[in-house]
Amino acid sequence: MKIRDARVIITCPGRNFVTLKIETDQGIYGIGDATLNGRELAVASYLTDHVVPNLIGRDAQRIEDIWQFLYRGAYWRRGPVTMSAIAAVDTALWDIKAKAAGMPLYQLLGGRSRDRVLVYGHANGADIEQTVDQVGAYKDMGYRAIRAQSGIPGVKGAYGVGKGDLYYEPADGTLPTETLWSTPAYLNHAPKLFERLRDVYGPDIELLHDVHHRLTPIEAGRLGKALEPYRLFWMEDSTPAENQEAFRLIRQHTVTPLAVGEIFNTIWDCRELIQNQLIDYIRTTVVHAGGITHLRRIADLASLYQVRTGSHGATDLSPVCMGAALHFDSWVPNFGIQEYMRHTPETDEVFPHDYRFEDGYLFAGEKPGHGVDLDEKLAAKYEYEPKQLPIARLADGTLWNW
Ligand SMILES: O=C(O)C(=O)C[C@H](O)[C@H](O)CO
Repeated sequence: MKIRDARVIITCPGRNFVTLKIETDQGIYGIGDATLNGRELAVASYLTDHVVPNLIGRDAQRIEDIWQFLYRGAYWRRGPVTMSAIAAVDTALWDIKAKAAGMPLYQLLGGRSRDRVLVYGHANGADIEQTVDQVGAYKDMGYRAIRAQSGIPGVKGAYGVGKGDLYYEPADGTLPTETLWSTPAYLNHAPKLFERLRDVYGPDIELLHDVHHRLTPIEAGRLGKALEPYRLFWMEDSTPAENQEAFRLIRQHTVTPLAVGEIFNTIWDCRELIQNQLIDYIRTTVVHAGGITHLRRIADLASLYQVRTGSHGATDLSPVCMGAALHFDSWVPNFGIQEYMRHTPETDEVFPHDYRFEDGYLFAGEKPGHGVDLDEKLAAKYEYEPKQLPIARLADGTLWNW
């Protein structure tokens, strides 16, 4: 089965998505997500200018060899642009292989390890009471696990504060919006949010929190310790993880479970964290970490150290990524949780899919492939809109981690 054509399709049904469509000479096609929020066109060009010409005429069934060709063969390895492009090819090829076999993708991976996939949703509020209400709204929708973020008094645009609707989207300006950050104000505020949430909702609901890389290791240790009475499912991205060794310091100070990895691209970004058991959940995704082929390697390494998966699933990952992720989650033995930020109805219409949400779980569908398609005619109606993620500065003007 030869690759006859491959094309990049960019669409913006409320937000930008980049999709690779690979067609074979046997009429079977596959699609893969290549969206990199705020840097979409870099991946589109990498694919169109450098990857696609190398795909034409290749055997679509040789997924591993094509992965190695794109990774090793390029000489320049790793990085979000390269790995998102490789992921798109890999996801599309797994889609094709599963369609050719007439099976849902999870079957090719080894079959189901579970019937349903536990997901967590996002409750964001301008202040603690609004977040409490939002958590209630998510509970009412059936969620069993909820990430909670709240605005901080005196800190304009603190991370995770949406515009009051279900479809939180941080990329909001053609140039980056400037937000303010204050670590002392945050460290005073965050434990109060979770104290209140446990008071209102009791001990059973799973609560998660995203620090979004804002703290130093010792500050993260302090926060983890302060949150211990409220039994979080995890504390995420508490410090930037370029320095993997930093997590050893956090671990020495807290038993709050740690999650990291949504911006990682390869196994090398998480190797030390996993092998030294410095984290509990690895957040690498299909789209940003080299596709199913590479994500599987990361999960297998993690399983040796009782680290579980908790893949990124924000709205900037398209339904194509979500569909593939759900097949992966249905199979992966060391599954932990899947993030699920809902897409808008416009997005869902452009990407028809067979996964569904019920009672706090997502269910991968039974269609051959990963179960997600792209309505190209509809996609063409939504033109690309340049948007970037915000930045954060301290009160004195210092650029901080966003
Ligand atoms: O989903 C999360 O945990 C995020 O942190 C979402 C990110 O801000 C978003 O994906 C950036 O593009």
